[in-house]
Formats: sequence, structure tokens, C-alpha cells
Amino acid sequence: MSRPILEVSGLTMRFGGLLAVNGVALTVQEKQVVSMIGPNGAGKTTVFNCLTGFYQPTSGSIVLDGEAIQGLPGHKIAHKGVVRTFQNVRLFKDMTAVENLLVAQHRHLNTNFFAGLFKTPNYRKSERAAMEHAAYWLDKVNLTEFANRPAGTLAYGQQRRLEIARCMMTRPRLLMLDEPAAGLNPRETEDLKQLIGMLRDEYNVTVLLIEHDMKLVMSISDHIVVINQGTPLADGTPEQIRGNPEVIKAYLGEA
Ligand SMILES: Nc1ncnc2c1ncn2[C@@H]1O[C@H](COP(=O)(O)OP(=O)(O)OP(=O)(O)O)[C@@H](O)[C@H]1O
Repeated sequence: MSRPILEVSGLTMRFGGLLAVNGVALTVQEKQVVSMIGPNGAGKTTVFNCLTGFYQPTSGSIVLDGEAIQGLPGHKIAHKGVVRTFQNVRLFKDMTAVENLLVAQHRHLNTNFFAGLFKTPNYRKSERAAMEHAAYWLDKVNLTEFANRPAGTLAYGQQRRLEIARCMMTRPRLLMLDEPAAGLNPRETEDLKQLIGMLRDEYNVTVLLIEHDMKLVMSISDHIVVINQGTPLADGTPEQIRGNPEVIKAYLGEA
């Protein structure tokens, strides 16, 4: 039986006179892929920023696994297993691919100062485990051969996959991807689709997605939430959304 991992209701975010998000509701069941779609400027990224504690929502409730998290600082929400990527790739471009994964591992590392200074057996063990974990995820996203290449020199699609691997290093429960297919070619988009499906099926990760690529959204989502000008417009299965006249109107700019 699936159960809700994330329940959002009445989410509102005001920037001065602009109501960027107005009463958004959203339920994400465990191990689902849920997509949030809507025209440019609809408020999707603002919702992500509220969910991850980057913004303090003006009002509304955000419940993660039964616990209210609205207004908590970002690092506390991240500690509860919520991780995200951003619209623009945010890797350490001069660091290698494997180093980018190791920096994400810090929460699981033995960072005791003296242990590090004297390289105690426990410290070495935790270092080795971190490297093995990084190697595992590099392999899962097909980047093993690029382990020692600076991240900034990888192809764009590879950088996107590396970002997702970096998220997975923290063993997330809820993975939030902001336009992961932006700038990808059809082949890379297909690889991304396979990767997201694998994360859900094999690693029990729940995925919340913002995406403009409708082919990807329709093929991968269990549920779709549509927002327009900050306001919820529709939600349902891909079939329900595809045929919804309000959604079609909003996308044609008539709403
Ligand atoms: N920090 C901020 N201060 C003021 N206005 C903001 C801020 N962040 C977002 N906005 C405004 O809120 C509205 C919603 O923006 P948001 O980026 O959430 O939309 P979006 O649906 O993610 O758009 P896109 O699909 O183009 O990324 C826009 O009018 C934007 O200009």
C-alpha cells in the first residue's frame, strides 16, 4: 500500500505585490513520480523553493512523512531526506566527477578532527566506504570512465546525470528535479527517463519533477499537477491532463 510522503495544502508565496504561488495543493505518494507543469512564470520553481526551505512560504502547510516542515531552514529539510537539483547545472566545475560526489557524502563521513589527523582505522574505513559509494553511483549513471575528469568538461547530459548521482549519494527519500531535461537531446532525455524509472523502482525514491518536455512528463509521471499564474489549474493522471481543455487553453496562452 502506498502512503503519502509529501502533502502540501494552501501553499502561498507572496513577493511584495506579486502573488507568485496562490493556494497550491499537492500530494505525492511514496515511490511515485509526480510532475508539476505549467507555463513559464507559473510559480513552479517558487513551490520548489518553499518545499526545500529556501523560501519561507507566506502561508500553507507542508507535511513530510507526517511531520510539518513549512518554515524550517533548508539544511534541516535536507537532513530529512529531501534533495533537489536546480534549473541550471550546479556542479563544482573544476572538481572531478568523483570529487563532486564525495562532497555530497560529508553527512555520512567520519569528520572527527583527530580521527582525520591520525588517520585512525575507523576514519580510513569511512573514507573507503565513501569512495565505494561514489564509485557505485558513477557506475549507475554510466560515468565511471569520466571519474577523474573535471565536471565542467563533461557533456551537458553527463553533467545532469552527475548531479542526480550527487543527490543519490545522500540517500534521499524525496528527489526533486527542476527541469532535468532542459538542454538535453532526445537520446539524453531517453537516458534520463530510464534513470528516473530505475531510481524509483530499485531505490524506492519518490520523485517530484518540474518539466516542460511533455513527452517525458506524459510517459514517466504517475500523477501530474498543473499550475497557472501561481494557482492550481488541474491535477490527475497523464491521460486526464492530456485531455483537459483548461490545461490546453493555458498552454496556448488563452487562459
Ligand atoms: N525572489 C523573488 N522575488 C520576486 N519575484 C519572484 C522571486 N522568485 C520568483 N518570482 C516571481 O514569481 C513568479 C513565478 O516564478 P517561478 O520561477 O516560480 O516560475 P516557474 O513556473 O518556475 O517558471 P519557469 O517555468 O519559467 O521556470 C514569476 O513572476 C517570478 O518573476
